[in-house]
Amino acid sequence: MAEDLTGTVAKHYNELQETGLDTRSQSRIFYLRNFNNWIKSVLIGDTLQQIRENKGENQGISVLDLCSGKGGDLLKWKKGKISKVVCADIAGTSVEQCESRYNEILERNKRERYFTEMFTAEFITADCTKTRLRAMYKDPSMKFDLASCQFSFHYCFESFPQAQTMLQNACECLELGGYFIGTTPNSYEIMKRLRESPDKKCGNEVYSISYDGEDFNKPGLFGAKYNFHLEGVVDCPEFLVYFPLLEKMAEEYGMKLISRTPFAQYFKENVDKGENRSLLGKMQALEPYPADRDAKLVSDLDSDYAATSEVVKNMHANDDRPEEEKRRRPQRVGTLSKAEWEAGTIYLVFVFQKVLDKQTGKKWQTKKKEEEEECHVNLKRPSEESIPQSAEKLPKVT
Ligand SMILES: C[S@@+](CC[C@H](N)C(=O)[O-])C[C@H]1O[C@@H](n2cnc3c(N)ncnc32)[C@H](O)[C@@H]1O
Repeated sequence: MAEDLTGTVAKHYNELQETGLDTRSQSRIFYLRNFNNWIKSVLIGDTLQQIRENKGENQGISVLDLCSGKGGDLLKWKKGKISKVVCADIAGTSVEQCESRYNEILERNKRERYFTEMFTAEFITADCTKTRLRAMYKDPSMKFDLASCQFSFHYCFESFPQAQTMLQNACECLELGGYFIGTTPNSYEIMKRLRESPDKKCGNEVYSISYDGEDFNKPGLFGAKYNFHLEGVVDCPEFLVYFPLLEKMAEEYGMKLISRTPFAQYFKENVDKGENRSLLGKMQALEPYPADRDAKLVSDLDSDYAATSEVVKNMHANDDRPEEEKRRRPQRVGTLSKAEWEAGTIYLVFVFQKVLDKQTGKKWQTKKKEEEEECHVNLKRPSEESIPQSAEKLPKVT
């Protein structure tokens, strides 16, 4: 029988030290972590907006944060003005830290000048791949508008029953029209990189992946194990998620795949929407390059910034501002080092929507569709042409 790795994963995350706001000098992946956080912020913000459009502005929104860890997304839930969150994770220490963080946010919120209504929260320590969470909610009949599983879904592909339980947890309590979103490694990208290497290993100075499953040429649908190391954050066995299979399994819960987007593409598609670009700056999700005004462009010295350096050199060559102005305010760009970009682009974003309630057989219809249909009916009304155009022409009621 295959060894059970959930204990190893829980131990790893329980032992992971809390780090404060570190800088590039302390963490080689400072900007990558912020970049990943930006992707989550955009995904969560967009989905909450979509839910509001579907439900109506003033309706409460309930969220299930699966594998919530230490509560890295609590502030996103606050910003998204949700009304309730249930956080569940296998690592007890992380769940405790998540609850403390929630209480701190609650206290800080009370002291804020512009007090905003805070969401309520429930915290559950459980293996989401083996335990039915519904039985652990304070109200087992509760419904969610959104289930979110960030950087964690791949752990459930250890075995079929585990993937099934995780999907059941994500989907069974979703409202019709509700969403299941997440970020997870892109198994196609991982296999592509591994196949390009002679020793089934890939990586650079910030991440490494080595295949540890049984048949490299034909990895199993479940339990296709690889070891993933990301500088100071992750050092765990993980499992390839074969997406067509996930899509099929999700159908069993009435879910439809809306999108599956690699991080690089997601970034390109979203960076210029709404406030996303300014959010990049606020979250320090990209590294300013060159680092300071007097720094030399480093293309010859550091291959990690070679591509960016070329872009900046071209910008400088075409910069026709006065010399003094150029010196005072040199053009810079935001970038990620090549090593961080390679690590970040392993991941993808997925969005599923519940389009069918399996119990009642009811199908999801968007509001827009209903409005279109209403409009269609209106146009067809036979009395339409005879509706008077102004009050004077209204027929007298006798
Ligand atoms: C990379 S962290 C992501 C945490 C959080 N979602 C975030 O984005 O900040 C992965 C999390 O998955 C949790 N996890 C792994 N396997 C799990 C399982 N079987 N059940 C519940 N949580 C699990 C870990 O304990 C850890 O907190």
